[in-house]
Amino acid sequence: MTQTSIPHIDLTPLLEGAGSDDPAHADSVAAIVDAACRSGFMTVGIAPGQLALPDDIHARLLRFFELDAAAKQRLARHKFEPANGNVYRGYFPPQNEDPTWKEGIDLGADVAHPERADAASGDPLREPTPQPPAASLPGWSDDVAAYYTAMESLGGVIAAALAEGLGMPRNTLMQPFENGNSTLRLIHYPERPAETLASMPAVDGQGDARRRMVGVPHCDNGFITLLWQDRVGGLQVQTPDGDWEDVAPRDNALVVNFGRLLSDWSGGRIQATEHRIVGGTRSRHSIPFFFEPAVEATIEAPNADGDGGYVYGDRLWQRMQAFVEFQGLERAPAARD
Ligand SMILES: O=C(O)CCC(=O)C(=O)O
Ligand SMILES: [Fe+2]
Repeated sequence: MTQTSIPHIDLTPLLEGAGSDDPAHADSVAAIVDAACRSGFMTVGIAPGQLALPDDIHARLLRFFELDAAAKQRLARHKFEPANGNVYRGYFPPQNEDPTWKEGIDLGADVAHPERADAASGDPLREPTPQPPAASLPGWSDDVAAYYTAMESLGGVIAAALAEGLGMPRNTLMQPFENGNSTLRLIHYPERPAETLASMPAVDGQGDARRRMVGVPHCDNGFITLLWQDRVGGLQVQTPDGDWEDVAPRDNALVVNFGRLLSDWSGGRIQATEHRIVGGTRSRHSIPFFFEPAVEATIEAPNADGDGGYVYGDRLWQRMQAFVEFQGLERAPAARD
């Protein structure tokens, strides 16, 4: 399959460039806006060292999956471990009954900014992230904090480029991210046992190369997703004519896509594009970072559903109910005056 609709954009002019007077800066901004408004997906090239992270940072984060099942289960969300109080953050085990047979952990802002958690509020969106004991994965929490912070800055660079390129007031887009509540998710799609594969229809490929759907089609809810995927591949994006196009893995790059709330914010100019994961016969890992505003941020969205504005956490919770991991959960939002 040839890749035609997902552009690759070098971010160097924005990460290291001379500023907005530099013609290369303007080119990158225009390319980002074009990608956001056409396909809703792009890959961005980031040279080693540009984010001040170790080259093996993704492998370091994925050490999480070396923990044994009992250690992971101790971090499980309430839905999967009723004795635990954490509802929004923490581990989710594979669920056999669903095509989305993956395990992972959702890590919140407190991994890098402890003051952003507020356990006393009773609001799941502000709960602290359960982490494994330091002795079981030495250095892991520091790596998580470093990666989280680097992705927050990268999200800010892309958001600023979008605001600039769309001619929208920079502060309208950037201010909600102060005190942001982004989610760093580590995902493992296990190799599936042959007996479960047998009952799953193949979406493409022949013989041993047949691929099944292991991540159901969806649009992301939030603002900007910064996704690292390993070399196995399997991420697909829906094209306007309804076909599915592979987003091929690339080294020194991240996949960037946009969520429904950003699409609302832009009055529908920015696309929140459907994507899915296919595979099943090989273990695969990915690390999305969902760059998101503060829970209490008011988002001005002139053309959004409803009254043209909303409180971010409220809208996020409402939209999350479509995802199997969150169905049936109650939210007790913090009291606001
Ligand atoms: O695993 C991937 O590559 C993408 C995961 C994804 O789309 C999501 O978690 O929203
Ligand atoms: Fe997604």
